[in-house]
Amino acid sequence: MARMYHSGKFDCIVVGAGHAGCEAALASARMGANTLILSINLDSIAMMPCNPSIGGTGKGHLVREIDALGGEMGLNIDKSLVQSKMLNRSKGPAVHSLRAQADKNKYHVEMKKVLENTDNLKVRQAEVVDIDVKDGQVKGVLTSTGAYFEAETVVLATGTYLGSKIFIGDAILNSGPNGLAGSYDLVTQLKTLNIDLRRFKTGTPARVDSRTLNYDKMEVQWGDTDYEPFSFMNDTIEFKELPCWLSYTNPTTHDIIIQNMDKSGLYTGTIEGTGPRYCPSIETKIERFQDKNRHQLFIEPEGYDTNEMYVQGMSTSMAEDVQINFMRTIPGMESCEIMRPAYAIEYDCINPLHLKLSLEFQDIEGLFSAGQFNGSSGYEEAAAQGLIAGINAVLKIRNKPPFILDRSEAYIGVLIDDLVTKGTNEPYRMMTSRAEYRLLLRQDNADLRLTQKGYEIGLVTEVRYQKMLTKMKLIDAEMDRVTTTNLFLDALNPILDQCGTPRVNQSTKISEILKRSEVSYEAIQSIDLTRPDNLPRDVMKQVEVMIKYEGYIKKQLQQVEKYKSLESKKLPDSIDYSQIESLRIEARQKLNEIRPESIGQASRISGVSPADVSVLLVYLEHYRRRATK
Ligand SMILES: Cc1cc2nc3c(=O)[nH]c(=O)nc-3n(C[C@H](O)[C@H](O)[C@H](O)COP(=O)(O)OP(=O)(O)OC[C@H]3O[C@@H](n4cnc5c(N)ncnc54)[C@H](O)[C@@H]3O)c2cc1C
Ligand SMILES: NC(=O)c1ccc[n+]([C@@H]2O[C@H](COP(=O)([O-])OP(=O)(O)OC[C@H]3O[C@@H](n4cnc5c(N)ncnc54)[C@H](O)[C@@H]3O)[C@@H](O)[C@H]2O)c1
Repeated sequence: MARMYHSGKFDCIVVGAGHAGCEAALASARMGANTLILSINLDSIAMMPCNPSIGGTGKGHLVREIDALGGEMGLNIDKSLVQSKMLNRSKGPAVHSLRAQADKNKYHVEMKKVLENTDNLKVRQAEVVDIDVKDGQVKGVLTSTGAYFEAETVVLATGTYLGSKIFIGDAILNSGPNGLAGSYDLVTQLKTLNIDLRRFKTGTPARVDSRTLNYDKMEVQWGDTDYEPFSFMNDTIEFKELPCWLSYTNPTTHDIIIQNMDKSGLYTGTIEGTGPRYCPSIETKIERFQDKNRHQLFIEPEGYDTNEMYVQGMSTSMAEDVQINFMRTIPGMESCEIMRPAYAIEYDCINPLHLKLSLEFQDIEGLFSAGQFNGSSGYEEAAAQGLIAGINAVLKIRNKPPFILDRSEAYIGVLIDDLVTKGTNEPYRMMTSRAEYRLLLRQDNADLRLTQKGYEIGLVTEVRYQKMLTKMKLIDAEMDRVTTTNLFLDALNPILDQCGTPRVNQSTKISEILKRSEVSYEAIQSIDLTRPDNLPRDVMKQVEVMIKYEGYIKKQLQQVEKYKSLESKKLPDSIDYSQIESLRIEARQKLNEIRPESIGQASRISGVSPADVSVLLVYLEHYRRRATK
């Protein structure tokens, strides 16, 4: 044990500089709190240990929301992308999701630069080995080199490093991701604080040398040409696009994998942790989908300055020689050389049921947590929680109410409510299907939904806020124009013919015409003579969606009203549910464990029935009457 020395006092200390830690520390420092971020290795700040990409289905929504609230992920990927694509364009606007391929190293370098140049933020390399808690209140952290830092609040964001073990066939290594040091001493200390830890696992594919691939045998995949930036602050972005490549596994690949199942950590029972259902390893895919004779693989560049290529879809914990053998059965990869082998990683994380919606621990005041440590999976999920934990750590110090987004306001709200209310038995991944009000929570309107809120808590800059207000004004003016302006019959009908939609027999409002699914804003441009010059693309997009989906949007807004009425019925923290005898025993136990903050949250707990909710409503009414007497 190193000799301890006192090394300063901070309002907020963030442990870990992954995607969660970076957002937490930036939010805290930008809100004016004296902040310290500690990480085992500063060369791995905002490292992407798996996919070289940000966004994707559901995840793109999170990035846009983080950006709208004044977070960094969107700005950072806009500085470091090599390709961009809006996924699901052929489907409705609720599920359009932006996804960008990243230059991994640039992403890390740019984020490190931002951290180093943020006022009120100190960046320091250190492994935290203990969290000092006295009388249920966090007091500080201790590092392996003996530095003791006093703190008002601490955010834990240790990702996949805590108690981490790596599996490559029968090779089992005590290591963090990517050959980096793991964090082991902290596990023991967290257990002494009665923090409920569990084992989860995830995996990553091999990286292969681009010079050893034959791209003539693969399909090239380019991104969008009319790409959209992730950040609402950027109207355009410049970058040199790099291609991705598509290839497929085949029956020979599958045979090799099946013959060597006994050399996969996953199937030999050496891996105990639970893996992410929605990102299965190749051996799991082959076992689970036996009727499929091929699986798609995207070969993606890891950046401009490297030959490393990421083989998306090939995550595995098979032995290294087996990995080489089955990869060489893939068209275009016959001579491939591995630069980094695939591996599975097992790590400790918490049961998020013991957190409040603010991401503060229920039983330890001032201790917050975010990211993979909370049982989620994914860079974007981590960043979203980091942002909220950082904000709430500062609000806590200032004795202000926590910043909580509900399920009708943001995917971030859905993510945190799911983790904290329902818990998770596997690494949790965001998907659009998890959001009830997804037509309202689109990735394109995240700024309109959230920037005002970010401004009110002091995170959004004046420039960002004014940009959003200008956009809002333009949208209002354009809505006004299209609902009051006619398109003339003679000019209109030829356009309707071209769009393959029935003619009209009188001049018709622009909004009426835009309601038709076949007609786009672009299609009527030549006859829309009062359209303002240089009307921004995102303004047209908002107006078009609001008009085309007006009926559905109205319906979802009505559902939200109902939802909000249950959310607004707050449950006092002091209730001892074990004393409410009309609740079923399971409900009493669950309510005491999760301590929901509203009737709405209580109703989403598994094991709390509609009858239990009625009991709670009656109880709440009595409680209120007693309190007002
Ligand atoms: C092999 C692998 C495959 C994955 N696959 C994917 C994928 O395909 N796509 C995806 O989106 N996600 C994937 N993930 C998960 C993804 O990496 C995480 O979800 C994301 O990085 C989590 O961010 P985080 O900030 O919570 O933690 P991390 O990015 O893991 O960062 C944790 C930080 O905490 C620091 N730290 C840990 N312990 C201590 C300590 N005691 N003291 C000081 N600092 C400490 C570390 O140094 C690090 O900076 C994968 C992860 C791994 C390792
Ligand atoms: N590997 C793991 O163990 C692990 C662990 C944690 C999280 N994850 C998650 O898994 C996700 C990866 O899952 P995914 O397979 O759905 O991929 P994705 O989210 O990166 O991509 C989604 C879809 O985009 C398309 N796509 C992917 N790459 C493309 C490319 N280069 N060009 C064109 N289209 C492309 C594909 O249709 C793909 O299914 C990550 O976003 C991550 O959050 C994986």
